Amino acid sequence: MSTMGRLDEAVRLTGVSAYGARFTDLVVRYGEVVVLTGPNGSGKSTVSRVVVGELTAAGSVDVLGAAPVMADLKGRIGYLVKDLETMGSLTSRDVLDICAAVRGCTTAYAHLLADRIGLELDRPMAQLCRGQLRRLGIVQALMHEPELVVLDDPMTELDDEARRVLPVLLREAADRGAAVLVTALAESGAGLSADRIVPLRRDDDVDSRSNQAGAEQAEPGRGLEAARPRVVRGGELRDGGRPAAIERSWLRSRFGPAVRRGRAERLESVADPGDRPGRGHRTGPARRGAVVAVPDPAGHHQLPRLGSRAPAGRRPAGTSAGQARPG
Ligand SMILES: Nc1ncnc2c1ncn2[C@@H]1O[C@H](COP(=O)(O)OP(=O)(O)OP(=O)(O)O)[C@@H](O)[C@H]1O
Repeated sequence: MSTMGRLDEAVRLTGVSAYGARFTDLVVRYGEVVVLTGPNGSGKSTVSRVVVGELTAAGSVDVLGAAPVMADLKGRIGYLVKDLETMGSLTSRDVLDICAAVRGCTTAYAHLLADRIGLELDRPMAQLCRGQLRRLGIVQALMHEPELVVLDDPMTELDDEARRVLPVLLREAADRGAAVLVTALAESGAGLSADRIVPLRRDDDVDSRSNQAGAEQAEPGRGLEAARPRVVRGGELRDGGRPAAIERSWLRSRFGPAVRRGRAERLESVADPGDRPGRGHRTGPARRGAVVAVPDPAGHHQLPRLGSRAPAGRRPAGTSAGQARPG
């Protein structure tokens, strides 16, 4: 059962258990950076997945005033999964275009973040090293200035320079009013300038019968990361599926129920290079099945703004999600 948390709390987990273990209760307030630390296998990813609604668990879970799986929280949460799947032919720029279109924001802040953290924008994902993929995951999680940022193990695979930049970006998100939850092994967590560090404990003696309803994958299309997509590696389809179907599946898995048939089809339009003057990248017949966001003739994305925003007063005046920031 879910009980409503206090107004200053973005996340409240109480008595949450999954996989036969009960985890430390957790509160994350707006405007703070909380780092959840613990050794391998302590449950950092499990707790992150519960928070974003990817995993249902026994216990009380309040996220942004709702049970995450039941609410369409897309657009209100920015989430970095630990193992980011790649879409071989898409570049980081393509992915950020898609994210911007689906979330109804511009890419201006995303590109600024990319520059600051050192993300290569124009390489196919299949060619990105793991540190670059991690950067892409971080940028897509922050670019729409969500109310809640959940980054699962972002420090792993980052080099020293990116490790210096990341805490600054997280602090900026919190100063803007976001609640920020980051998981890390204890040693890397120390570098994240947390307001609070919460050591994660798990009690493995939980009666497994009480967990039968918990620790299930969220129903496809309902949670943020509900449906695990089939994976494209190196530009090849691992299971031989059709590219468009796989990419639609990927879109749905990333953006949840908001990406319905009509919207996904618009995203899957194959643009002629002549349609997109001034863009340094393109998709076309040579990249069959690639997913692009298609702007209208005025250059505005047609997709509706999705998700609600942080309550008024949590953002500094003059800023809103998706607005470009001064350099
Ligand atoms: N799909 C699953 N099925 C059953 N048990 C699982 C599953 N996923 C995780 N677990 C259990 O939950 C425990 C916590 O895993 P989790 O990945 O959340 O830990 P972690 O702290 O993120 O680890 P790491 O630091 O290695 O990433 C695992 O040891 C495992 O026992």
